[in-house]
This record gives sequence, structure tokens and C-alpha cells, in this order.
Amino acid sequence: MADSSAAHHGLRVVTFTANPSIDRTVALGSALARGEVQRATAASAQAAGKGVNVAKVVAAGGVATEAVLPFADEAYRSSLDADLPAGLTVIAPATVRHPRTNTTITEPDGTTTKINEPGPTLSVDDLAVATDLLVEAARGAVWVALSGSLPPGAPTDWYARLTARLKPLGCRVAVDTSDAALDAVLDALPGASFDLIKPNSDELAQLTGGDAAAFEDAAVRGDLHDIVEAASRLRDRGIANVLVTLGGAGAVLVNAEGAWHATAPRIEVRSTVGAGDSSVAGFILADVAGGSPADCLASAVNHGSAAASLPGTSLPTPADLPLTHPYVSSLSNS
Ligand SMILES: O=P(O)(O)OC[C@@]1(O)O[C@H](CO)[C@@H](O)[C@@H]1O
Repeated sequence: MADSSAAHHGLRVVTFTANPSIDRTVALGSALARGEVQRATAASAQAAGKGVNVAKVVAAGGVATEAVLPFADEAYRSSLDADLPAGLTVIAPATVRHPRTNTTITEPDGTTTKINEPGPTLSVDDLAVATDLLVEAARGAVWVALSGSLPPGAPTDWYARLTARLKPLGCRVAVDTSDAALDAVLDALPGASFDLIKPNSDELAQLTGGDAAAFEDAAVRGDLHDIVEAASRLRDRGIANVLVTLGGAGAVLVNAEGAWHATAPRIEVRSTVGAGDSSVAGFILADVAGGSPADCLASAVNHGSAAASLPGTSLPTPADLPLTHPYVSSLSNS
């Protein structure tokens, strides 16, 4: 919690949310019926975005965190301030651009449908101001997490360019993005060096040319060979830690020291929104606390599972973590 040893040692984590969002969650009492008018049983809204979510979980875990945003408006700031954990500082320039609204529809059987808007278009000035704010915040930080999709106007290789500015400061850099921005991370190798990426099976397939459905089927059967092999290829290209999240099948971590699988604790899935961000946060929290790769993997799975058991974009605090610890096995010889 707020007085963990990491906080005492003054360690600091920074997150960057390139395209923040107000997450609106609409709960349905019956299955989603396309083309019909349906009544929601509940609705809520939270200031979010991938880096903000990571920051909330890291701060709740007791490590001082700064969440840098390229833009925010009054409504977003006040929504964020309403549930800001202790130890989290938000840094956003004065530029007023309105964050997008991303809509999540949840059905009683746990199915989550998400519709994400593109976000406002950033100018060259917006990009320069945000870059300066991030680089300034990152001085002295142990980890920087660059998270989420890029807003219109940002170059697809923005994360690679930012990483080139951040690494000389001595911080470790995690990148969690998708689509063209994810391809650009790979294209920047081996010149750039990233410390953590967290692909799910779709993203692993996108990055390695594999088949996402085959990865998922194999993971459910407990056959992790192809996943480890694909993740190892990414590691060989210069990504220090490749954390592949596999939903109910747990997660795989590949780094220079080996490869591991962690089972996922049994939970009732309420909303998977924020589960990936919580996994990144869990990994960082364990690493900051001096944990082994297996500890980092277990913490990633625990935090991701806890997030999936919570509604909407609610994010886990230490009190929400599953009581059963994931079982971690070494896959180095598989
Ligand atoms: O459009 P992106 O940036 O890829 O994802 C944005 C988003 O889906 O990610 C978070 C959950 O991970 C949500 O808070 C947010 O709505």
C-alpha cells in the first residue's frame, strides 16, 4: 500500500497515455441485440485510457506514479480527480482538447463489446509539448509505460521516437499498443530497445505472422510451444521482456533468463476492460520491488485477473487481488 518499501526508496513510475478517454460503460440485462432498442440496467463513466489505468494500479500498489497526458479538458480532469489514488500525480498541458468517449457494453454472460473513438487530432505543437512533458517527468523514473492507441496527427512511430528520448535517461520502457503503432515498435528494432511489451494472442499473431486462434487453442490445451517460440523471436529482436497475456489460460513471459507460464486464478469475469493495463502494472510493481521474472509474471497475472473480476474500467487495489497465487512453471526446456 502507500507505505510499501518501494515508496520509501523514492522509486517513481511514469505512464504516458497518448489518447486518453472517458470510458462509458453500459450494462445490459439481456444479450446485446443488434438493430434493436434496448434499455440499459446501469451506466457509468470513468476517466481512463491505458496509461492512466496502469498509473492507477501502480499508485494503488504503493509506488509514486506520474500519469502524463498530451491533452485533457475540465470534465476529464474532474472525473479523474474524483477517484485518484494517493501517490498519483496527473501531468497534462494547458491545451484543451476533448478526450474521446469509449463505450463498453456488458452483457449478463460476461461478454464485453467495446467501441473506441479515434480521439482529437493533435497538432505538431501538441506533439512537441507532450514529448517535452514526458521527457521531463521521466528523469529519475525507473519505468515509463507508453500505452494505448495513438490519436490522429501522431506519427505511427511516436512510441519508438519517444523511447529513443527516454532510454538515455536510464529508465526502462514498456510499450503497450496495437495495430500500426505496434508494427512501428517492431520496425524500430534493433535500433530502439524496449524493456517490456505485452501482446495478447491477436497482437502476438500480428507481430510474428502466427495464427491467433491457433495460439489460443494451444494455450487452452496447455501446449505453449508455439507461443514461447513466437515470443522468443520478439525477444531475439531486442525486446527484453515479452509478456503474452492469454486470458483464462494465464500468461507467458520470455526474457534472457528463460520462459515461464503462470496459470490464471479462477475468477468470475465481470469486465475485461483494464485487465491488460493491470497486468503491465502488476509486472512493473513486482519488478520495482526486486522480484524475479517468475514473481513479475505472477504479479502480472494476479493484477490482470483482479481487474477482470471488477466491473467496467474499475481497477484493482492490493485488496482486490485473488487470494490464490498463480502457479508459475518454467518452460525453458519446452
Ligand atoms: O484505443 P486504445 O488506446 O487502444 O484503448 C483505449 C482503452 O480501450 O484502453 C483502456 C483499457 O485497456 C480503456 O480505458 C480505454 O478505453
